[in-house]
Amino acid sequence: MKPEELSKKLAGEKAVDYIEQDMLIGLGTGSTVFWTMQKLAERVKEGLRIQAVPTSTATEELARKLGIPLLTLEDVKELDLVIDGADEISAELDLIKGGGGALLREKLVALASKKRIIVADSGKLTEELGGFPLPIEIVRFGWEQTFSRVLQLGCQITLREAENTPFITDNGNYILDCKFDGITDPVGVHQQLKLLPGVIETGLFVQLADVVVVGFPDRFELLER
Ligand SMILES: O=C[C@H](O)[C@H](O)[C@H](O)COP(=O)(O)O
Repeated sequence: MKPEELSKKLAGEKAVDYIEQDMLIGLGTGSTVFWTMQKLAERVKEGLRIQAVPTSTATEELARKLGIPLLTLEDVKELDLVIDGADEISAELDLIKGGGGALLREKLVALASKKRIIVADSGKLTEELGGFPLPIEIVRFGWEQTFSRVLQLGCQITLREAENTPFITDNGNYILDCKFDGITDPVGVHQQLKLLPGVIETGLFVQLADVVVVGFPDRFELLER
């Protein structure tokens, strides 16, 4: 296994230690949470009782395959914890998420959770957010108008594509990947974007991580807020 994958595996698996009997949990999306789910499925087979809200259809499908019991966000008032990945993590533990296009459901699940645990390889740590283009979810109707409005905030934008056609999220929307010249004020950037008609949600997760499990090829470190 490559060092980056080993790091993801270590971080992803470690986070399962936070899950206790009868918890209601959120399951994030991506290649690091993949490892969380593998380990969690082992624990479920050994007798751990949990129910999980998936943050994407991809996670839902994997959970079904692995035999992890599912429920929907509409079925619960609150989740005990969520385990999710990230594309960038600042020193303040603010995040950029949405590399896999799941940011809207991920944010809704994060906000419904009492504790938020992020799993990531050490390559995701950064001094300042913005090296990774910020994903924002927009409505398809009139998307070029929204594109132009976002452009005026001073970023370079790419409409995300998959196999040469626009990528469509689980919610039926488009994603704009917005490259800013560093994001020093994540709250300000998030608020400016949210004011624009057509923008549904941004991949900026500010103060939404309680613990970050950082994986290295041979160890993990815990960062806490
Ligand atoms: O939309 C996708 C999510 O925000 C992922 O959690 C994020 O992209 C990190 O994924 P990975 O663990 O594959 O790097």
